[in-house]
Amino acid sequence: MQKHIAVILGDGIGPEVTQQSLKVLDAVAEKFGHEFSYEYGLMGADAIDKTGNPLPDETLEICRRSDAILFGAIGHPKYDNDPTAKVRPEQGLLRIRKELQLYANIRPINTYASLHHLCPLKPQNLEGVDFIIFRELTGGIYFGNKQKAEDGSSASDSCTYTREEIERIAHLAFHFAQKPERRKKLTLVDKANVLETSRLWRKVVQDIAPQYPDVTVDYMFVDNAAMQIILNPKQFDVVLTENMFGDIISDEASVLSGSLGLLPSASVGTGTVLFEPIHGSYPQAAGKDIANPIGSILSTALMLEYLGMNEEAKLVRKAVEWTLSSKFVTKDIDPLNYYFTSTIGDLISDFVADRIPTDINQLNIELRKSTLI
Ligand SMILES: NC(=O)c1ccc[n+]([C@@H]2O[C@H](COP(=O)([O-])OP(=O)(O)OC[C@H]3O[C@@H](n4cnc5c(N)ncnc54)[C@H](O)[C@@H]3O)[C@@H](O)[C@H]2O)c1
Ligand SMILES: CC(C)[C@H](C(=O)O)[C@@H](O)C(=O)O
Ligand SMILES: [Mg+2]
Repeated sequence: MQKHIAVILGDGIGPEVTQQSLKVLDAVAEKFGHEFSYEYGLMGADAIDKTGNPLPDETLEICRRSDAILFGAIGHPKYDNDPTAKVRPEQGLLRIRKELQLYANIRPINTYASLHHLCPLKPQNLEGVDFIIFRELTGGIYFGNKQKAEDGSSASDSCTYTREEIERIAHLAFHFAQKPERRKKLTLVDKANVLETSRLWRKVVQDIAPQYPDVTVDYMFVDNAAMQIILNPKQFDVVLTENMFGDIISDEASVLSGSLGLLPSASVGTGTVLFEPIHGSYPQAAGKDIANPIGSILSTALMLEYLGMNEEAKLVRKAVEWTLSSKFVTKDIDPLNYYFTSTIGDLISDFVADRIPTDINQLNIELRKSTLI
């Protein structure tokens, strides 16, 4: 198969983690006889520095003519620490989501036996945790009217949802809950005891639920959900929620996996689909070759599935699991004995391309040791 991929490296650790995904894609191409071509687009602080615009039109054009989009991360401390900045890297990310109508961000939450010790929860509460968050991505408070008093004495962000915006992602989540491998349970996370928009979410979900009689629907207030994710994460199967709640509870849920650097996502809508790790640009690690590339690599596995390459995706996931269980891990997983980002990318792509020697002691890789955490 031939596929054309738009690549947006972005800022901070975005480029270094995405480079590992590209190595993995090249290994997949080698092993399965595919051809991937890449076209690079600018976004975020990098794009502001080079063009003055956090999302140049050219990037959108590149994305629209691609089969899929692979994105790293955006964000830079010089904007984070300047609340008065008018142009910000995050505007690029929000605009690409809106322009490409990427209305659902799908974030799977898995745990790995070899990483249970990283989570403050007891291992028995982590075994079998497997849920998926459907986060609405183009509406809500992120995109509502924003105002600031001229004298700086007050500000407001408004939260709006239309029935249609809720329906389209709710149908996606219900369909997903019906899949044979799912447990046919959908939990709507909202704040319907306070917010009018949340009451609309409940009403819409109640209205369409009868179309999915095999799916049990459960409603949970977001404050309780934040607690239940830690208390009893196994209860969740498919979680449906609005934009900001989904952003927050998915970072929280990454604690169950062991690191924010492990979590992938797919942003889907009406056109080209975008694949992105859920983490940000982690500026403290930029250029140090220490960030975990697995969130990006597992996003690439989701992309392969979306492109109809299921066997390929399965092999990438197997390679990831092999590195984790063999203790080939980055600093976030083991601060004392760790490997570089680029080494993990090499190992995962070598595994995919059958280049790992039977005796792993023959691997010529550098283990970093640190006495400092
Ligand atoms: N999708 C995106 O591009 C995206 C997402 C979140 C934040 N951001 C931006 O990123 C910048 C930094 O934000 P932040 O510090 O709140 O969030 P962040 O996700 O960049 O980092 C938070 C913490 O998570 C850990 N972490 C994140 N990614 C990791 C990885 N790959 N490997 C190992 N550890 C990892 C680190 O401990 C880090 O300090 C900001 O400018 C923010 O706006 C962008
Ligand atoms: C950077 C920011 C705009 C973004 C969001 O809040 O959606 C990020 O946190 C994410 O999860 O992709
Ligand atoms: Mg986020």
